[in-house]
Amino acid sequence: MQSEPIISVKNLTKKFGHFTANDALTFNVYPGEIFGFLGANGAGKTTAMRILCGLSKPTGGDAYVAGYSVKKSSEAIKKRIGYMSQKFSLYEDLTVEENIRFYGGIYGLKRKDIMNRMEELLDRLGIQSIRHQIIRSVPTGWRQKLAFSIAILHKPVIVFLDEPTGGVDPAARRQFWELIYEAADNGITVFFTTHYMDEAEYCDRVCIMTEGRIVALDTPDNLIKWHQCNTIEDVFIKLARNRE
Ligand SMILES: Nc1ncnc2c1ncn2[C@@H]1O[C@H](COP(=O)(O)OP(=O)(O)OP(=O)(O)O)[C@@H](O)[C@H]1O
Repeated sequence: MQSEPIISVKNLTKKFGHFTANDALTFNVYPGEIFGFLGANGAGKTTAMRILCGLSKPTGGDAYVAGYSVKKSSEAIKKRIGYMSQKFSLYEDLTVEENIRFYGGIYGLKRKDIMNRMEELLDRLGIQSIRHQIIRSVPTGWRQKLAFSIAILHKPVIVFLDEPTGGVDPAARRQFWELIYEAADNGITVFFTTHYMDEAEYCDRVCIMTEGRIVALDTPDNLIKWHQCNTIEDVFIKLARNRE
């Protein structure tokens, strides 16, 4: 039997004036899943993710994240999730260590827990030697891994990643995916948006959006099989053509 969803989205709609950015989205995400949200620029991915993070309210429908309604309990949601934006959300003028301590404080962790988790994080990423370096001088690939590790410092049940792999080279992206798998193995649900079609194939399930609507949602293998394609990129192109 399938477990209870950790994210349950029902007819979620977001309008900006007369423009519909999210049109009656309905889907579930299950605990420990790596769930990819795929779509071209402007498809409505960030808009939906911001609502699921409790940062914006829907204009219709509702969604439950870790059991809490995005309409009624956004503060409870914020405490239970991690979030990493395209810009990695780190303070450029602070050192690696200062960023970890700062976010630990924001998450409400006790000083002792922050110190323990910081040492654990620096060891795991192998970056003890750059702990006093300011972020601006840290290479992008390291910054990205650090930002992700900080986003899960408080052990959230879900981590939301908004195009986290933009602007980094393929080797760094591969290392980053190892961190994502490790988090999922530890029971953290991973919800992320991407433009990179090859990354979609690393997900447990992929949701493809076009113009604010869900046009496909399944495992990468099933999507490829049912659409008689060789890759997710081919599926995406086929679905986009069908709408023209
Ligand atoms: N605050 C806003 N006011 C008006 N329109 C908005 C607002 N935020 C987003 N939009 C519009 O909603 C649509 C969806 O935007 P969104 O950022 O969710 O797309 P996306 O799929 O995340 O694209 P990208 O990959 O470029 O980030 C776009 O046409 C955008 O211009």
